[in-house]
Amino acid sequence: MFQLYSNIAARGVCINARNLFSVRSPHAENVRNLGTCLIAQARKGGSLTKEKPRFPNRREASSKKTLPRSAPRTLNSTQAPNRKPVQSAKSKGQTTARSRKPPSKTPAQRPTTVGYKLTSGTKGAQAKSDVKTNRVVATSSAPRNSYGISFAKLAKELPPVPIERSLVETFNPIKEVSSTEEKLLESLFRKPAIFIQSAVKINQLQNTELPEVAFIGRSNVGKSSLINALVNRNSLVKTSSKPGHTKLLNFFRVSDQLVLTDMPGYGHGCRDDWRRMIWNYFKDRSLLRRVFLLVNCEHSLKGSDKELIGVLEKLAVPYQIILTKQDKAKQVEIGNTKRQVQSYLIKKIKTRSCVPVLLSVSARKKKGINELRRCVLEAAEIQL
Ligand SMILES: Nc1nc2c(ncn2[C@@H]2O[C@H](COP(=O)(O)OP(=O)(O)OP(=O)(O)O)[C@@H](O)[C@H]2O)c(=O)[nH]1
Ligand SMILES: [Mg+2]
Repeated sequence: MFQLYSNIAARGVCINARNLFSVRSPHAENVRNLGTCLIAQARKGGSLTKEKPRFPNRREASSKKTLPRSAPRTLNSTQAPNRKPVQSAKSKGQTTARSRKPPSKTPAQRPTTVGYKLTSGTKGAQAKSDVKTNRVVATSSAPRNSYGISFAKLAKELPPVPIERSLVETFNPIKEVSSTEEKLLESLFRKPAIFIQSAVKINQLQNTELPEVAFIGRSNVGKSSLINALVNRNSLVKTSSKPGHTKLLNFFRVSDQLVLTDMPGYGHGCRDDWRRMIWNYFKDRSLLRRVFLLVNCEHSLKGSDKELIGVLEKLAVPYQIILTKQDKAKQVEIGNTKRQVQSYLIKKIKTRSCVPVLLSVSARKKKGINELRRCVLEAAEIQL
């Protein structure tokens, strides 16, 4: 009977140990040692708890290339996490193994073996292209926030671009759209708007030779809905109540005169490769005339919006802030957000690149759309 139990135990341990081997976790080396020890114990038929498994000591561990600490070192400089070197426990005055543990991260942030593989071997977003439709379909295999590249970090890669424009001192009042202007604007934007392409990389972009304006903002702020409202269509651009729906750069041609770019959102759930794609587009796209930075009326400027403003200022890309979803906010709330945004831009960052007209719009109720159309045409230098 004892023999039977020990055989069953040995098999169970073998299977579990084999499963453990297949896990390519950062602690695979330790797990492998533990597994080998358990199998040996089980095969002998002895107690599984008698002999302690031997873990490599710190010196051995650091000399082994399979251990996690050496893994980030294999990344190239642009993908490196830019983490601070790990402080030794001694210098911190802590000696226990537990104290050396890095702070716990959310599952999305935790580096996985997939994360290592992708970041060390693949650049840019993961995507496959559909030849027939010219659409690029994003795949979800890339890790989220693999190493937390922020716009601020990307901005450090580049020396500041000299900006000749003078400091913005005050924001301009919004001019009413006259009825004749309204008709002209509506007729121009009613002409067929068509999807041109989706892209991940700047070198995949077609040279349309048309002026381009881009729409960016945090996930779910209403970028895609606003493009639909501008071109008077309901489903030219796909929208969703789930944040992170737009994953690629999507280009739409309007009345053969200009191109609108729908961009992926940043903020919560934004992936590093998206940030790099956004950054590269702003840095290298010469057809880009203005970036419309969308901010939710109710939330005002968040940290990630401020980071992006820093990037646009540094790259000297003209941008204009648009407050969205005005139908959801009270007038007082909209007024407060406007004041906060204006004072941040004028006093705090002393903007030069910001176009000093602060619109609030509602894609759902079609409010402020003609004013925005006028700004788009002005940016593209198109006369009515
Ligand atoms: N109340 C209201 N809801 C809006 C408005 N604009 C968009 N929405 C809603 O907000 C949600 C997100 O809209 P999207 O246009 O997909 O937002 P997005 O910024 O493109 O989002 P991502 O592509 O995920 O970054 C959808 O459920 C829209 O219906 C608006 O003006 N008012
Ligand atoms: Mg979208």
